Amino acid sequence: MATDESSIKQQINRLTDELNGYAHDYYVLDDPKISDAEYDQLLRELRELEDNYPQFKRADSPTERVGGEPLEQFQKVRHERPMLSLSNAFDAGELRDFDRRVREGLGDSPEYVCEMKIDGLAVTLKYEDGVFVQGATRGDGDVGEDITANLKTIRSIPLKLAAPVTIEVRGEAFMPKRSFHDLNKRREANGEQVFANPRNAAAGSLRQLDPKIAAKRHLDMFAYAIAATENTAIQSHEEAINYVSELGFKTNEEIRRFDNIEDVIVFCESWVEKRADLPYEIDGVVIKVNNLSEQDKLGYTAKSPRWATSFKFPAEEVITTLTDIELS
Ligand SMILES: NC(=O)c1cnc(OC2CCCC2)nc1N
Repeated sequence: MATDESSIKQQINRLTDELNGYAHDYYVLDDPKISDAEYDQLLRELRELEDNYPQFKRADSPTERVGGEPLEQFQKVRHERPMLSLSNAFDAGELRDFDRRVREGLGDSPEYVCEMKIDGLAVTLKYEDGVFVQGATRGDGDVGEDITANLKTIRSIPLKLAAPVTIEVRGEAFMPKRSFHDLNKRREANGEQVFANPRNAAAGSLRQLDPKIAAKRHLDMFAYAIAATENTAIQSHEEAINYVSELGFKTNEEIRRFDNIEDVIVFCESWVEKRADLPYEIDGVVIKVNNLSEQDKLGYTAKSPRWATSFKFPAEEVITTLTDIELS
């Protein structure tokens, strides 16, 4: 390879790594290191080099995020590990019932981890040797739809991991409240129907066959579980979350460990009010047994793990006047 070609390849690699680093700071760590203008300038430089030397463009290039042509349809994807649903608890008593069943099953009192129940869409992300190869919706838990092109437009989903590992990560794709508000304002101005809530808006965005539309919806994603990994050193849910964070995924910071259900109840009830201050919608708190071997010991019902449940918040106060009922 002529020296100028090898220096072009080095320049493309350097710019790709530099831009991916800045994107990680901005979208995953929420800690931007350069201005949008500086980022856009570097992106223009990279795009120009890639246009002239396509053979050196990398699979994880930021220019690869907004894919090609719209799809005709979504392909089906069978999940090797089913995407389970969470059981629900609607009050403190039901959380105590869950804790009693867990303690009976373990013959011991476990450590719990509590995390936000993001109100979005469950997705699964497959990486081979560290490269994002496929993303899919939950579907019916066994078969979902391949929405890889749309998921690539979510900036907090890494196209290449910090280590060349083969792993499948589960998470919740969602639309932040700010993006939801701005989108509905735009739709209203265009005389289009507005979305009822951020969850519907996220679902509608990920169901778009044209990735360019999905890219404009400013979706985000929190990783919350590992479906498959070669890393046998992980022994707890907390360690799993730290591991995927180190690999480059965005994880939710409101995660707490408790050694008793009464403290879990206080934590869950504290979020009924506090959730209004979060920049994304949550519809509850997810409670998981932290230790993975204890999870295995408890196992699963037909559709849900016995080692997890969700404390669901009371539905937002919707004052339905009599006339509404008569009209409906
Ligand atoms: N919406 C969420 O934020 C969320 C959903 N699911 C899970 O865990 C799965 C893994 C085991 C069964 C449920 N965790 C979450 N945080």
